[in-house]
Amino acid sequence: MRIPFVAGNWKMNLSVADAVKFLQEIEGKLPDPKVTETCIAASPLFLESMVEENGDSPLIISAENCFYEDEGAYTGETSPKALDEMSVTHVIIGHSERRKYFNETDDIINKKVHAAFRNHLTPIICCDETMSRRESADRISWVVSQVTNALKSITPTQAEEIIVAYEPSWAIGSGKTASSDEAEEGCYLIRQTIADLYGDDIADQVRVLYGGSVNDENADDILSQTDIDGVLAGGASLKPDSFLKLANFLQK
Ligand SMILES: O=C(CO)COP(=O)(O)O
Repeated sequence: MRIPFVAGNWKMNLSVADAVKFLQEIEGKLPDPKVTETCIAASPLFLESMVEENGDSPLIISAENCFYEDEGAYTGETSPKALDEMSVTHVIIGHSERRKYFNETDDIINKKVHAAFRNHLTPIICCDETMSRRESADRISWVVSQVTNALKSITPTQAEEIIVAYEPSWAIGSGKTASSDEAEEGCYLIRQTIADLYGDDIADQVRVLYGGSVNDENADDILSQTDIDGVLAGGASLKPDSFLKLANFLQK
Protein backbone atom coordinates (compact mmCIF):
# COMPACT_ATOMS: atom_id res chain seq x y z
CA MET A 1 0.00 0.00 0.00
CA ARG A 2 1.37 3.38 -1.00
CA ILE A 3 1.01 6.08 1.64
CA PRO A 4 -0.23 9.29 0.02
CA PHE A 5 2.30 12.12 -0.09
CA VAL A 6 1.22 15.76 -0.03
CA ALA A 7 4.05 18.17 -0.66
CA GLY A 8 4.40 21.91 -0.99
CA ASN A 9 7.12 23.60 -2.99
CA TRP A 10 7.55 27.15 -1.80
CA LYS A 11 10.01 28.05 -4.59
CA MET A 12 11.67 31.47 -3.97
CA ASN A 13 8.85 32.82 -1.79
CA LEU A 14 8.30 33.77 1.87
CA SER A 15 10.99 34.67 4.42
CA VAL A 16 12.68 32.81 7.25
CA ALA A 17 10.25 34.47 9.69
CA ASP A 18 7.27 33.47 7.50
CA ALA A 19 8.56 29.90 7.33
CA VAL A 20 8.82 29.60 11.11
CA LYS A 21 5.37 31.19 11.59
CA PHE A 22 3.90 28.76 9.03
CA LEU A 23 5.25 25.78 11.00
CA GLN A 24 3.85 27.22 14.24
CA GLU A 25 0.43 27.63 12.62
CA ILE A 26 0.23 24.07 11.30
CA GLU A 27 1.55 22.48 14.49
CA GLY A 28 -0.68 19.63 15.68
CA LYS A 29 -2.96 19.93 12.63
CA LEU A 30 -1.22 17.55 10.22
CA PRO A 31 -2.55 14.07 9.44
CA ASP A 32 -1.11 10.91 10.94
CA PRO A 33 1.89 10.08 8.69
CA LYS A 34 0.60 6.52 8.44
CA VAL A 35 -2.40 8.00 6.59
CA THR A 36 -0.73 10.81 4.63
CA GLU A 37 2.87 11.94 4.63
CA THR A 38 3.29 15.70 4.37
CA CYS A 39 6.28 17.67 3.17
CA ILE A 40 7.38 21.24 2.54
CA ALA A 41 10.29 22.03 0.22
CA ALA A 42 11.90 25.36 0.95
CA SER A 43 14.91 27.53 0.17
CA PRO A 44 18.18 26.27 1.70
CA LEU A 45 18.30 29.58 3.60
CA PHE A 46 15.23 28.55 5.61
CA LEU A 47 16.01 24.91 6.28
CA GLU A 48 18.00 25.17 9.49
CA SER A 49 15.32 27.30 11.20
CA MET A 50 12.59 25.04 9.84
CA VAL A 51 14.21 21.82 11.06
CA GLU A 52 14.66 23.38 14.49
CA GLU A 53 11.08 24.68 14.67
CA ASN A 54 9.64 21.46 13.29
CA GLY A 55 10.82 19.37 16.25
CA ASP A 56 8.83 16.13 16.44
CA SER A 57 6.20 17.19 13.91
CA PRO A 58 5.54 14.60 11.17
CA LEU A 59 6.16 17.25 8.50
CA ILE A 60 9.01 16.26 6.19
CA ILE A 61 11.41 19.09 5.46
CA SER A 62 12.80 19.01 1.94
CA ALA A 63 15.23 21.05 -0.12
CA GLU A 64 14.14 22.32 -3.54
CA ASN A 65 17.41 21.37 -5.21
CA CYS A 66 20.96 20.27 -4.48
CA PHE A 67 24.24 20.02 -6.39
CA TYR A 68 25.62 16.71 -7.67
CA GLU A 69 28.94 16.95 -5.83
CA ASP A 70 29.13 16.67 -2.06
CA GLU A 71 31.64 19.50 -1.58
CA GLY A 72 34.30 21.51 -3.39
CA ALA A 73 34.85 24.68 -5.40
CA TYR A 74 31.28 25.17 -6.63
CA THR A 75 30.41 28.73 -5.67
CA GLY A 76 26.81 29.23 -4.67
CA GLU A 77 25.71 25.59 -4.87
CA THR A 78 23.83 23.63 -2.20
CA SER A 79 25.73 20.62 -0.87
CA PRO A 80 23.66 17.44 -0.48
CA LYS A 81 26.04 16.42 2.28
CA ALA A 82 25.28 19.61 4.21
CA LEU A 83 21.53 19.01 3.73
CA ASP A 84 21.94 15.58 5.31
CA GLU A 85 23.96 17.08 8.17
CA MET A 86 21.08 19.53 8.76
CA SER A 87 18.63 16.59 9.09
CA VAL A 88 16.90 17.44 5.82
CA THR A 89 15.61 14.14 4.44
CA HIS A 90 14.20 14.88 0.97
CA VAL A 91 15.18 16.93 -2.05
CA ILE A 92 13.32 17.94 -5.20
CA ILE A 93 15.38 17.21 -8.29
CA GLY A 94 14.82 18.31 -11.88
CA HIS A 95 11.93 20.71 -11.38
CA SER A 96 10.87 22.22 -14.72
CA GLU A 97 11.99 25.65 -13.46
CA ARG A 98 15.49 24.20 -12.91
CA ARG A 99 15.42 22.68 -16.39
CA LYS A 100 14.21 25.95 -17.93
CA TYR A 101 16.12 28.68 -16.07
CA PHE A 102 19.25 26.78 -15.04
CA ASN A 103 19.66 24.55 -18.10
CA GLU A 104 19.50 21.32 -16.11
CA THR A 105 19.77 18.37 -18.43
CA ASP A 106 18.75 14.75 -17.87
CA ASP A 107 22.42 13.96 -17.28
CA ILE A 108 22.75 16.58 -14.52
CA ILE A 109 19.49 15.37 -12.99
CA ASN A 110 20.74 11.78 -12.97
CA LYS A 111 23.95 12.88 -11.20
CA LYS A 112 21.84 14.73 -8.63
CA VAL A 113 19.70 11.64 -7.98
CA HIS A 114 22.91 9.70 -7.27
CA ALA A 115 24.15 12.51 -5.01
CA ALA A 116 20.86 12.43 -3.09
CA PHE A 117 21.13 8.69 -2.42
CA ARG A 118 24.81 8.98 -1.51
CA ASN A 119 23.75 11.47 1.17
CA HIS A 120 20.68 9.64 2.51
CA LEU A 121 18.23 12.05 0.87
CA THR A 122 15.03 10.81 -0.79
CA PRO A 123 14.79 12.34 -4.27
CA ILE A 124 11.49 13.78 -5.46
CA ILE A 125 12.18 13.63 -9.19
CA CYS A 126 10.15 15.94 -11.40
CA CYS A 127 9.10 15.04 -14.89
CA ASP A 128 8.07 17.95 -17.12
CA GLU A 129 5.77 18.17 -20.11
CA THR A 130 5.61 21.39 -22.13
CA MET A 131 2.55 22.32 -24.21
CA SER A 132 4.46 21.86 -27.48
CA ARG A 133 5.59 18.38 -26.38
CA ARG A 134 2.08 17.61 -25.28
CA GLU A 135 0.78 18.42 -28.74
CA SER A 136 3.56 16.65 -30.58
CA ALA A 137 3.92 13.02 -31.45
CA ASP A 138 6.95 12.50 -29.22
CA ARG A 139 5.11 13.33 -26.02
CA ILE A 140 5.22 9.82 -24.61
CA SER A 141 8.84 9.23 -25.48
CA TRP A 142 9.81 12.50 -23.80
CA VAL A 143 8.18 11.57 -20.48
CA VAL A 144 9.65 8.06 -20.71
CA SER A 145 13.14 9.37 -21.49
CA GLN A 146 13.13 11.86 -18.58
CA VAL A 147 12.31 9.06 -16.12
CA THR A 148 14.69 6.56 -17.72
CA ASN A 149 17.60 9.03 -17.83
CA ALA A 150 17.02 10.28 -14.27
CA LEU A 151 17.25 6.68 -13.03
CA LYS A 152 20.36 5.59 -14.94
CA SER A 153 22.42 3.23 -12.72
CA ILE A 154 19.98 3.58 -9.83
CA THR A 155 19.60 0.19 -8.14
CA PRO A 156 16.22 -1.51 -7.60
CA THR A 157 16.56 -0.98 -3.83
CA GLN A 158 17.07 2.74 -4.40
CA ALA A 159 14.31 2.91 -6.99
CA GLU A 160 11.77 1.68 -4.40
CA GLU A 161 12.43 4.83 -2.39
CA ILE A 162 12.04 7.48 -5.07
CA ILE A 163 9.08 9.77 -5.43
CA VAL A 164 8.29 11.03 -8.92
CA ALA A 165 6.19 14.09 -9.72
CA TYR A 166 4.46 14.57 -13.07
CA GLU A 167 4.47 18.34 -13.46
CA PRO A 168 3.42 19.58 -16.89
CA SER A 169 4.95 23.06 -17.06
CA TRP A 170 1.94 24.36 -19.01
CA ALA A 171 -0.10 23.79 -15.83
CA ILE A 172 2.39 25.31 -13.37
CA GLY A 173 1.39 28.65 -11.90
CA SER A 174 -0.98 29.14 -14.83
CA GLY A 175 -4.24 28.31 -13.09
CA LYS A 176 -4.72 25.72 -15.90
CA THR A 177 -4.75 22.43 -14.05
CA ALA A 178 -4.50 19.27 -16.08
CA SER A 179 -7.84 17.47 -16.01
CA SER A 180 -7.85 14.48 -13.70
CA ASP A 181 -7.70 12.22 -16.79
CA GLU A 182 -4.70 14.08 -18.18
CA ALA A 183 -2.96 13.97 -14.80
CA GLU A 184 -3.68 10.25 -14.44
CA GLU A 185 -2.38 9.60 -17.96
CA GLY A 186 0.97 11.26 -17.14
CA CYS A 187 1.30 9.46 -13.78
CA TYR A 188 0.33 6.11 -15.33
CA LEU A 189 2.99 6.61 -18.00
CA ILE A 190 5.61 7.27 -15.32
CA ARG A 191 4.59 4.15 -13.37
CA GLN A 192 4.70 2.03 -16.53
CA THR A 193 8.18 3.34 -17.28
CA ILE A 194 9.32 2.34 -13.79
CA ALA A 195 7.69 -1.07 -14.30
CA ASP A 196 9.61 -1.51 -17.57
CA LEU A 197 12.85 -0.60 -15.82
CA TYR A 198 12.43 -2.40 -12.49
CA GLY A 199 9.37 -4.64 -12.68
CA ASP A 200 5.80 -4.36 -11.40
CA ASP A 201 6.56 -4.93 -7.70
CA ILE A 202 8.80 -1.89 -7.51
CA ALA A 203 6.53 0.22 -9.73
CA ASP A 204 3.67 -0.59 -7.36
CA GLN A 205 5.62 0.83 -4.43
CA VAL A 206 6.82 4.09 -5.98
CA ARG A 207 4.75 7.15 -5.20
CA VAL A 208 3.84 9.27 -8.20
CA LEU A 209 2.54 12.79 -7.58
CA TYR A 210 0.80 15.33 -9.77
CA GLY A 211 1.78 19.01 -9.69
CA GLY A 212 0.45 22.04 -11.56
CA SER A 213 -2.12 24.52 -10.18
CA VAL A 214 -3.36 22.07 -7.55
CA ASN A 215 -5.69 23.59 -4.97
CA ASP A 216 -8.31 22.45 -2.49
CA GLU A 217 -10.99 22.62 -5.19
CA ASN A 218 -9.39 20.28 -7.71
CA ALA A 219 -7.43 18.04 -5.31
CA ASP A 220 -10.35 15.71 -4.71
CA ASP A 221 -10.62 14.70 -8.36
CA ILE A 222 -6.87 14.42 -8.79
CA LEU A 223 -6.28 12.36 -5.65
CA SER A 224 -9.01 9.90 -6.59
CA GLN A 225 -7.03 8.67 -9.64
CA THR A 226 -5.50 5.20 -9.51
CA ASP A 227 -1.90 6.15 -10.28
CA ILE A 228 -1.78 9.46 -8.42
CA ASP A 229 -0.48 9.08 -4.87
CA GLY A 230 -0.36 12.72 -3.90
CA VAL A 231 0.33 16.24 -5.04
CA LEU A 232 3.18 18.72 -5.31
CA ALA A 233 1.61 22.15 -4.84
CA GLY A 234 3.27 25.51 -5.38
CA GLY A 235 0.94 28.46 -4.81
CA ALA A 236 -1.52 26.49 -2.65
CA SER A 237 1.25 25.56 -0.22
CA LEU A 238 2.19 29.12 0.70
CA LYS A 239 -0.60 29.67 3.23
CA PRO A 240 -1.05 27.37 6.23
CA ASP A 241 -4.82 27.09 5.70
CA SER A 242 -4.69 25.96 2.10
CA PHE A 243 -1.76 23.60 2.74
CA LEU A 244 -3.65 22.04 5.67
CA LYS A 245 -6.71 21.53 3.46
CA LEU A 246 -4.61 19.58 0.96
CA ALA A 247 -2.77 17.70 3.70
CA ASN A 248 -5.96 16.57 5.37
CA PHE A 249 -7.91 15.73 2.23
CA LEU A 250 -7.64 12.00 2.59
CA GLN A 251 -8.54 11.99 6.29
CA LYS A 252 -12.03 13.33 5.73
O1 LIG B 1 5.64 23.80 -9.66
C1 LIG B 1 4.81 23.38 -8.89
C2 LIG B 1 5.17 22.55 -7.75
O2 LIG B 1 6.48 22.11 -7.83
C3 LIG B 1 3.38 23.74 -9.06
O3 LIG B 1 3.21 25.10 -8.84
P1 LIG B 1 1.69 25.68 -8.80
O4 LIG B 1 0.92 24.80 -7.86
O5 LIG B 1 1.87 27.08 -8.27
O6 LIG B 1 1.17 25.62 -10.19
